[in-house]
Amino acid sequence: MFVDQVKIYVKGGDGGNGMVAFRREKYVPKGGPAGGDGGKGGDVVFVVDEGLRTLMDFRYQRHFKAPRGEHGMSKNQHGKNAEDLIVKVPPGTVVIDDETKEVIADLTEHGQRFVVAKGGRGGRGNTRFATASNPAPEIAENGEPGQERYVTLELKLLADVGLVGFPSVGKSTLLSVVSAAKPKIADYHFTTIVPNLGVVETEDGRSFVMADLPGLIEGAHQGVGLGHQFLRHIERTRVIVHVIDMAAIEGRDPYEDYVVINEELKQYNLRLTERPQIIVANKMDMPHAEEHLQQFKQKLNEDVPIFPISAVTRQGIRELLFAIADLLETTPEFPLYPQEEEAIHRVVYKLEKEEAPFHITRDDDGTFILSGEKIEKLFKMTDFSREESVRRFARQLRSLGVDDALRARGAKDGDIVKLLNYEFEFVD
Ligand SMILES: Nc1nc2c(ncn2[C@@H]2O[C@H](COP(=O)(O)OP(=O)(O)OP(=O)(O)O)[C@@H](O)[C@H]2O)c(=O)[nH]1
Ligand SMILES: [Mg+2]
Repeated sequence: MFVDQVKIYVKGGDGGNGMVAFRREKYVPKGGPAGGDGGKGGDVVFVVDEGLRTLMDFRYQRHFKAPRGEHGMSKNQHGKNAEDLIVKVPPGTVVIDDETKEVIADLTEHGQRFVVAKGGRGGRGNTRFATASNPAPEIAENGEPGQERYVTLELKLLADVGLVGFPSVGKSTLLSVVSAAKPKIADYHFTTIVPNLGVVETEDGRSFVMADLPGLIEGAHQGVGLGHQFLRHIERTRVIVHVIDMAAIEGRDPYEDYVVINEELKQYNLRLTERPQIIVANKMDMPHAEEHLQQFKQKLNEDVPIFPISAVTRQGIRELLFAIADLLETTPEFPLYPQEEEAIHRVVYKLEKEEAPFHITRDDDGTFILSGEKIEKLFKMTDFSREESVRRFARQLRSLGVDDALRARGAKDGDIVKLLNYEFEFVD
């Protein structure tokens, strides 16, 4: 089975906890603080490996958790940072944040790296909390939780050339005679249900990758038929080969076919129309094909090269392949979607800058529910077994404005406030 889209869960390692410890040396009866910081949690990192061709491996493993940092130790020893978790992906993998649906990475080059989930920083040990007024603090932070998220990986085939057209016009037949690929061929619609790739070599030694796509029909861009889920595969091709059944075996008008398919491509993504096209007039071995071709040429008032061929008798194939190779040489790579690149910046910006401080909602029984990334993180980094840590947490909430906000929502002394799985009593 051809896997080209998969949803996975990634989590960076949590930071190690900071330590509360004091120096115990001979002749120093009450030593100063000596609790070390925790180590950083590992990142989950995608690395492009050109040896991979599919997302098949992700069928079996869908959870990726990087290890946590080591806890801080006494004598001011810093816990060890955890190793990153390296996950190999094939070239052409697009990473989409499952929540925002934004493209966060477009991985094409061998060796390219992308941190998909950051590990948390280590919690600070008590040494770091010492001040003139509190030289021996009994306070340490827990490690910062690692970032976690669901992402969808999409593999867009890295083909140079895409074959498009109505069903049964002969796309798979063409691919099968110009490459070693063995796509299924039959005289019913949608014989091809997943894209096939083939490496084509011209007689003068040039080569390129050609993708045979499932047939498109009118309305494909709106999700009618099989076509649209595969349209995204041609977003990366540099040249589009538009295959037309010139024998008009099914009674359609070849020129109408041409117009309808182009309209589909345009509706799906305007930028597809920037790709140069080559028209393949197929099935020229059939009766009336020549006649249809002449009519087609008369109606066509664009400057698009037409190659009459027969995929079955192989007539015209050689010239077609030369023309495709020539066109590839003069066609630059298309910069991938400027709007998506912009989205990448937006998301990165969001991750770094924008942590909603908190939200307050109410349960049916009147309990106040506190939530929000920032406040939950502070909570997880608090060591509730130490009174000083708890007091610090209370101060942090106050400075974030949580107390005021609760009061404004009508909270009174003794009301229950919930955060994650814990309940607190509101004290005014
Ligand atoms: N006479 C003739 N028949 C052809 C030619 N090319 C393809 N065919 C026939 O047309 C039918 C459809 O061919 P396919 O290659 O499966 O068509 P397709 O465009 O891949 O179709 P879908 O995968 O359904 O979109 C088959 O019966 C082929 O044998 C040709 O040049 N001449
Ligand atoms: Mg086919």
